Amino acid sequence: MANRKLLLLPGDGIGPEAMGEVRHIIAHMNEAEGAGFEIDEGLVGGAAYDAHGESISDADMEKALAADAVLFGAVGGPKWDDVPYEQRPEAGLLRLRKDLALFANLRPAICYPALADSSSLRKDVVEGLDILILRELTGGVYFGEPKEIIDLGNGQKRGIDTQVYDTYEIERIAAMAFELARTRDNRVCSMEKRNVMKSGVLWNEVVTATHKKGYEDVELTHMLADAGGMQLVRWPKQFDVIVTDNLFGDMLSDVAAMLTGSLGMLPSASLGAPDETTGKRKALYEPVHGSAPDIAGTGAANPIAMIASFAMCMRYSFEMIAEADRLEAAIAKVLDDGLRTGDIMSDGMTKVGTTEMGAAVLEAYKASAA
Ligand SMILES: NC(=O)C1=CN([C@@H]2O[C@H](COP(=O)(O)OP(=O)(O)OC[C@H]3O[C@@H](n4cnc5c(N)ncnc54)[C@H](O)[C@@H]3O)[C@@H](O)[C@H]2O)C=CC1
Ligand SMILES: CC(C)CC(=O)C(=O)O
Ligand SMILES: [Mg+2]
Repeated sequence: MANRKLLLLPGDGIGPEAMGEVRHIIAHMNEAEGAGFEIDEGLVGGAAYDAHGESISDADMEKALAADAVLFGAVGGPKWDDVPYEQRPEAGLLRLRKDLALFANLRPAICYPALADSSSLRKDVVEGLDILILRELTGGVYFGEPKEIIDLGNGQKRGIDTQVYDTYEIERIAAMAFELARTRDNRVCSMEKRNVMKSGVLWNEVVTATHKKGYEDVELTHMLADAGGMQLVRWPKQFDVIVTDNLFGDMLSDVAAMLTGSLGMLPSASLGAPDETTGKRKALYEPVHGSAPDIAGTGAANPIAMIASFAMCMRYSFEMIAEADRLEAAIAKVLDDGLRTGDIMSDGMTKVGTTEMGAAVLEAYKASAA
């Protein structure tokens, strides 16, 4: 079986706890199914800062560049509130995204039938929900220059971030949105704020122009991003694929997370462009949630977002479609069986911690072997 090079970057807070459950699944797949995952490990975020004084070392960046895929936990926490801004834990994740050129962040929001009651929204609003938020990940205000705080010398300071997009950045994310839509319900809604932002005007123009270059079979609509947030909560099932920029995508996907019951449920895949010779994409898979310092160390974290991120990894990086389907079905099965971590707990269900949830998913995965 081909070696599949995976780099694990567990990070901080609940990151290592959730990653622990994926490790068990990988070990089982290697032993019982000959999956051939070759695991390497690295440090990122606060853990890397504590070890090397930087949020990711050059050596670990090299490992990430050499891997077929990176599995990332979460970074950050109050312990590192006072470290220099350039070395804050989140900078390690931003460097990974930029240096691996992971321009496309796929954030599916699927409401498992068993969780339709866990959302803060009415059951009929979320039941059967299956939408995909495609977030541009290497441009926009997270990376634009200048990005600084300047002293105005009159007792005032000025904080500056720059929202900037070039045509090619919008074209490639729009093309990916249309291609992904073709594998789903064939509809794309593009969100920006062209009413107040020049980058929004360009975004709208380029998405429209890209649509005309061979994607006219896909339905395209446009929505202002603030109205999009409102519509996501009002009637999310109107959407299929939402394509949007880095900042709006970050916010809208956290909103979408709550439609599914909890941030602890949402996986993501971050993909680069296909390599010109091998066709392979650089890729990093991570839960949408952060390091959850409020529950870190208590064993209460929901590992499903991390496990589902590994399922996306098998699907997009290794073409292990059957295994990805089985792992996602195993998640649905344990939820159907009534197992719940605290974040998705409801009346009459069985409350479990991180390790019990992870073990139950693994058992359900094993039981589904042909
Ligand atoms: N990709 C990453 O590594 C991200 C890191 N962060 C960082 O994480 C730290 C905490 O940020 P927050 O704004 O609190 O966001 P967060 O996502 O860590 O937590 C928000 C809320 O959701 C809950 N939650 C999140 N994931 C959960 C899970 N798997 N199971 C159960 N409950 C879960 C938390 O307990 C908390 O109440 C900050 O330092 C932030 O910068 C935030 C978002 C993404
Ligand atoms: C750099 C991250 C902490 C930003 C974020 O919230 C995310 O990507 O979800
Ligand atoms: Mg976020």
